[in-house]
Amino acid sequence: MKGILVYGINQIHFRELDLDKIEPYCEFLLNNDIKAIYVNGGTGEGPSLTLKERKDIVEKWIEVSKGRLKIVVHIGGTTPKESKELTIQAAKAGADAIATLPTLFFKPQNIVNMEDFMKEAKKEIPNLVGIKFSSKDLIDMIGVRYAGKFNILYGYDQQLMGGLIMGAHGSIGTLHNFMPGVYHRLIGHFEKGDNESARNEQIKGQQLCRLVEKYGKILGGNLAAFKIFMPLVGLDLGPCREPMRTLTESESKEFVKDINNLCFLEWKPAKF
Ligand SMILES: CC(=O)N[C@@H]([C@@H](O)[C@H](O)[C@H](O)CO)[C@@H](O)CC(=O)C(=O)O
Repeated sequence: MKGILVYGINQIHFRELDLDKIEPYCEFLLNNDIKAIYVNGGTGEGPSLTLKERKDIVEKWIEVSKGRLKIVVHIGGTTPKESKELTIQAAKAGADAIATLPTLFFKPQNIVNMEDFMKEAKKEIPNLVGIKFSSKDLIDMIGVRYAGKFNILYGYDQQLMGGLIMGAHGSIGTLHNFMPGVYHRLIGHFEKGDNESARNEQIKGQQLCRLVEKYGKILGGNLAAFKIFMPLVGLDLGPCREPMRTLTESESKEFVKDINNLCFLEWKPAKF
């Protein structure tokens, strides 16, 4: 898979699950040239949802995307039995792929790096096709690239350029939800060998992340901060799931100032 895959940020932010928000979200991604979505992702979405919510979300995405977006379903969690159930459901519902975090509590002690892991895992899982690589350790990542024919989606938006140079095929990230244009252009420039222009896009991701961290601290987590950018690009995905919260009126004013200082609204156009 090449290009951009969006880390779905809607679910955790529904105070109560609102499946009706998924259709406009899907159309929004398609309008912004996004080709795939990671549903119920690892760092917050999946683990915060009930089993039934996760299943309902998957079904809804498959129904509304009508084959126009690739759907990758995260099935990891704390209970292997539930992961199995989610895998079967994803397959039956027509998902394109599944992905999983390793077990969260009983961590394997003998895994040194992802290169070794992928080689070993491939022996056990013949249809293992790739990895979402969200570490800064690009030395390990290039090892994965040359360990086999694995598809690598790089998951550290702030240094996607580094990821691409070291062998990632595409990108998975949260920022792609509200600055797809920046990342489309970054990849486009990179593919043409124009590193200077690619860097000029990359710095925007880095600057944006500094704001995410600022508001993440205030709102109870980066996932809550990601949410507040969506109305700025024309898609309001509703209030956050507790204990995270959304902006107060005075915080909103400060946020608007920060956004204007960053020229975020000028970064919006999607097409390269
Ligand atoms: C740790 C984390 O949340 N990483 C994000 C990034 O997109 C991240 O939000 C971004 O680099 C800003 O820090 C994605 O890689 C998440 C993701 O795909 C996942 O956890 O499944």
